[in-house]
Amino acid sequence: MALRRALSAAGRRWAQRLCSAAWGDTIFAVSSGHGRCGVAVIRTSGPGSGGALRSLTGRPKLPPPRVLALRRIRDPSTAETLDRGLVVWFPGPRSFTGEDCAELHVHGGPAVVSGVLRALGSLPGLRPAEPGEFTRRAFRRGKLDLTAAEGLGDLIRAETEAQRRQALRQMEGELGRLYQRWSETLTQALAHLEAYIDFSEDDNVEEEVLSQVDATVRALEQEIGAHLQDGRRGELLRGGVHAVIAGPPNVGKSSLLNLLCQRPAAIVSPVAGTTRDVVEVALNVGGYPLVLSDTAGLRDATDPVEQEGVTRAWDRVRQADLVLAVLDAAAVPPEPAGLGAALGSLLPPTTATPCILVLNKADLLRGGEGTLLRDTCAQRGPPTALLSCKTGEGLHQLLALLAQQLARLCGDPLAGSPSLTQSRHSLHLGACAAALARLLKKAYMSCGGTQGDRQ
Ligand SMILES: Nc1nc2c(ncn2[C@@H]2O[C@H](COP(=O)(O)OP(=O)(O)OP(=O)(O)O)[C@@H](O)[C@H]2O)c(=O)[nH]1
Ligand SMILES: [K+]
Ligand SMILES: [Mg+2]
Repeated sequence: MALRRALSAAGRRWAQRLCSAAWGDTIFAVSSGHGRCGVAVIRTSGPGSGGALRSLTGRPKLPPPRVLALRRIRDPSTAETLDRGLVVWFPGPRSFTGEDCAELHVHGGPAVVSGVLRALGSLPGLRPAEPGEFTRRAFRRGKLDLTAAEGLGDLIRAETEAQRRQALRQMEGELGRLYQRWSETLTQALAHLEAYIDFSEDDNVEEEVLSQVDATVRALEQEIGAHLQDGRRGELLRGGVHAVIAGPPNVGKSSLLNLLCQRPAAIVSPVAGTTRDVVEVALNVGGYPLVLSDTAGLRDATDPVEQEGVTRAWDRVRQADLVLAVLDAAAVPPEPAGLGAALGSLLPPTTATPCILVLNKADLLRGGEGTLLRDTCAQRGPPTALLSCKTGEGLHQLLALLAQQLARLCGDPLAGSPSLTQSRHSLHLGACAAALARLLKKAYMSCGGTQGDRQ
């Protein structure tokens, strides 16, 4: 009898081992982030999850699936109680990773968390998860496609509302579904083409098939082209719009950076040429992410250190998604020629980068002078804000202009078809569009046309 029991226990252990060899080991990690907190969530995924939950709760029976249960959580080797918390059992495949999963919601003190992690690590077949391993397992089991996994990563990193909206949309599979539809359209076109090649002589497949394939591919090429030409809005929203504050020395560029981020991030002084290094801050303007850089005043500097600062400032202007061009309102000549010269010296003539003109030090102007100047500038140049960094006057108008520009650059993440958010997407879609263009060109040539005839 004892022998039979021992054999069956050994059999169970072997079965367990074979199982874990086939399905991989069981991983665990703190999912709620690190540091002291009220509640920490520790997750496991893999075939050993049920056993781990039994060992740590000291109960042979698992709680009903997907229902929170209050349990004493013990160290299985010493039976010492580590905490009292909530546990959840998610049997696969109805879990995040598709595998058996368990969650332990414990008090978030470092000693409790490390005690539970140590207890889990002492169980055979369990090991700490590598970064991103839960999501990788969900991907491998078909619970998420790659775009959804990227969306999940973006959602965790999202710092503004617009970023959250875009990430959520991608995580819920909208981008994946769009690409899936394209992939199916192409597979179908390929099947029709191959059927034509293989069977057209038997008269089973008609000539029209070819023109149908041509129309499908042409439409798809156009759709992908339009999707690619979205002004990088998805990528801008994901990574933040890079705006640079540029202008002549001493006009109040660093004062503007400090006013916008509400802290003395950059040194302000009456000495022209104070800023040399680029000072960067991340901001949330109207729900859109903005990475704002303060730069050295643009002038022909003689000091080599300042020269380097000016070179860096120009580099930033060339790379920027948006330029905040700052001028001293009291020093701008109001007549068109003078204004044109002031703006022309500030921005490279070829730049197509969106720009906002900031007329600073408005407090130094008299009466209606400022408004008149702003309106004249706005008529001739980019959108213009009249501001005093000293008094804060005009800040609301500048923020509204900024939010407008950001909304234009990033678009509404909920409107229209989902945006591509990574250079990986544009790279592969670009290759796909080029291949479709080659196919159309070849098809056309073989029909006796020339490339010039294709519109
Ligand atoms: N009256 C007035 N003075 C201002 C205003 N904004 C900035 N200043 C002053 O202008 C001077 C230059 O300000 P900064 O912010 O250092 O100017 P900057 O453009 O960064 O200067 P550089 O880094 O040297 O190119 C400082 O003395 C500020 O206090 C303003 O709105 N009104
Ligand atoms: K200065
Ligand atoms: Mg400065």
